[in-house]
Amino acid sequence: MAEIVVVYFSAYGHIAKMSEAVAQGVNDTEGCKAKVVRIPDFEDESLRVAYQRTQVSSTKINHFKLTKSKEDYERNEQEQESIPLVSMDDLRNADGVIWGFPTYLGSMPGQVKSFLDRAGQFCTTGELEGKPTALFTSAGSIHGGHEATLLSSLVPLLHLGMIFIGLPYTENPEYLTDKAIGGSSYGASTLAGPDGSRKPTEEELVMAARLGSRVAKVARSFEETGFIQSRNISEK
Ligand SMILES: Cc1cc2nc3c(=O)[nH]c(=O)nc-3n(C[C@H](O)[C@H](O)[C@H](O)COP(=O)(O)O)c2cc1C
Repeated sequence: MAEIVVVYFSAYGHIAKMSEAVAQGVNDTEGCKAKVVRIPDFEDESLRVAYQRTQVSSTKINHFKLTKSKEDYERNEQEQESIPLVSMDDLRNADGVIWGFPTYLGSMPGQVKSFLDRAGQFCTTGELEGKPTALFTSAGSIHGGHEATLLSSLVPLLHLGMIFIGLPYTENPEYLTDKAIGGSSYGASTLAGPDGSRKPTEEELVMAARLGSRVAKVARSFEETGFIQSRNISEK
């Protein structure tokens, strides 16, 4: 049985919803099961973006239509309480890892970078090397940096020696469209909308599920062929 860990961070629930679809895609793949875990927000509330944004002047909030409130954030936190927090062992024991997080300033949120920096210990042990990996994101705007976030987030995963899995055209006709939806060759994505009120669409969720299934199939075939064990660093 190949276990795929879906690690996500979500302040307002869009990525949490996409995680469910990714996990479904994994679980629908024979011989594979998903474990969904989340990266917590910073413990220090003064570092939490959701609390700072309420202090921005109302003129600017209107201009950018960033109307998600501290209450929205706290409600979302409560809804995710049943999802366990990620541990280093989750990564260590996984046969594949799929990462989901919102786009912040065209790249990954600090919460995720901070976790990945701590996972940097695996660069020296090689424990994540050869594991298939993939990414999904959410952005406020169609032009807000979906692809930039996915592409730049690939860099630390390559440092960890993981094998990156994309979302190919032939399996995903949905993103060959003039509609404003997420999805690209680099991974799944959704639009939260400028005010965060848009929900992931059926097409976006289907692509997220296919991403889960694709990573699961690769992990299972690696497991069957003994690929990971055969390149175990201690045996070199
Ligand atoms: C600090 C911060 C920076 C953001 N930067 C961007 C951005 O560069 N581009 C964009 O389209 N949306 C941006 N957004 C909107 C988020 O992408 C949006 O809130 C997120 O996709 C919602 O996902 P979630 O519900 O899982 O938290 C930003 C939001 C925050 C809080």
